Amino acid sequence: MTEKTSRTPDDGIANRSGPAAGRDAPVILSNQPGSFAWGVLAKRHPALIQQVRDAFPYGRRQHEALDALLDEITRGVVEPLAPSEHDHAQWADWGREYFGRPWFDAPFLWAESYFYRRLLGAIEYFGTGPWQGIDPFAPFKRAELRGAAVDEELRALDALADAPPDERARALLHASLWGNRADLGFRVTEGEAAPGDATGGLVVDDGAVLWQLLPAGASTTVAVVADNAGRELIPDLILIDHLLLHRHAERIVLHVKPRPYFVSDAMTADVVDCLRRLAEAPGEAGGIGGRLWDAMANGCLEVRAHPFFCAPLPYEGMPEDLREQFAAVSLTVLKGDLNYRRLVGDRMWDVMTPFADLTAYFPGAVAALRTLKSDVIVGLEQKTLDALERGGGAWRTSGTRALVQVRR
Ligand SMILES: O=P(O)(O)OC[C@H]1O[C@](O)(CO)[C@@H](O)[C@@H]1O
Repeated sequence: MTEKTSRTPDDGIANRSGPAAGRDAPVILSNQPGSFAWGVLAKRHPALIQQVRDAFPYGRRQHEALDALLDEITRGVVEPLAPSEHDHAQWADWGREYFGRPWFDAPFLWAESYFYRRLLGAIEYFGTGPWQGIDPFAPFKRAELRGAAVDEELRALDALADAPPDERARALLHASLWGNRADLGFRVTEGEAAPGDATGGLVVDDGAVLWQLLPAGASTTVAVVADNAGRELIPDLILIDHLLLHRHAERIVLHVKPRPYFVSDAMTADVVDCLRRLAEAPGEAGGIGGRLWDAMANGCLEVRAHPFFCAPLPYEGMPEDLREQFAAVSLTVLKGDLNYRRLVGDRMWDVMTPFADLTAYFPGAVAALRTLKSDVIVGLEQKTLDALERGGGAWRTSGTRALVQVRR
């Protein structure tokens, strides 16, 4: 089976955003039935509305708002936020070109981001009433964190405790990388991603360059831009502990989302839940949890939640204060598929476009750890591409392949 990807001729939207804007790479829209992006808007978002509706005893007003949102995203055109909303002006600016047009004609990245904003609005997350700040995805995140799979993953750490540091480092990097498959949004319609071969599934492996950028004993700060909570954040935190313990970094800044986003994206509350889960575990995991808890207290681990992490924009458009934060660290590690799309630009790039070219704008060295769950991919070698195409299947989107890409 060959994947159907969503392309668009340059219709005036295509070349206005993203790294290397102006190059001949169309922005991904969702208007080609059968494409991955179309499936997310046409099937995944409606299914998600149903899941959230079923998970909470919402009142009539919220049910009506969810009905209206469902109708709008499937049959209607993109409506702006009400003028009374706190971020009305911000979204009026970001959405100026898309309001009044079908959702499927807006850039895929923008449409997804705005969908999550509207979903939060419908369940009164931003209101002043009793539902203010109630994370609609919390039940799913909590169930995952409590699950037996996490117990098993934590127990496996005991076997790694006495491994040589290099071997342990590599195993923990891969656990963090493949942890990205555990993405609750991805599972709304896809089910559990087929198990990838946790080594052979790598389509690019710049792991050696990553470790060169993190020599033991360096008194540097590393930024980690988190993606999903639960089964992804746990191995991220374990990797962070390893970096601190073996002095690959003196300090880690962990960037999370300021509000619920893309179902399972991590917020501060999720970091707390994961730290507690680790700290309460027996064996090696408990030790790691205890060290991380202390690291929070002594400033070696700091959590930040910049609003830009929920913006519908590529990282090239990041605000100056965030740019300064990334410029001040020795390496920024970006986790996950959405961060990758924002890093290189959500476009149908020629897959052999160099990663370094598209990330040249980024303030400092940057590493992407990502399983492939959308059409965007760059930096492939011809022979890898040939092998992937020969293998058939939805290799771009199935979550069975992964990459580690680094730009010094
Ligand atoms: O959690 P991740 O790795 O950022 O993946 C989120 C991905 O989910 C989707 O929203 C739908 O699969 C992708 O478009 C997006 O890139």
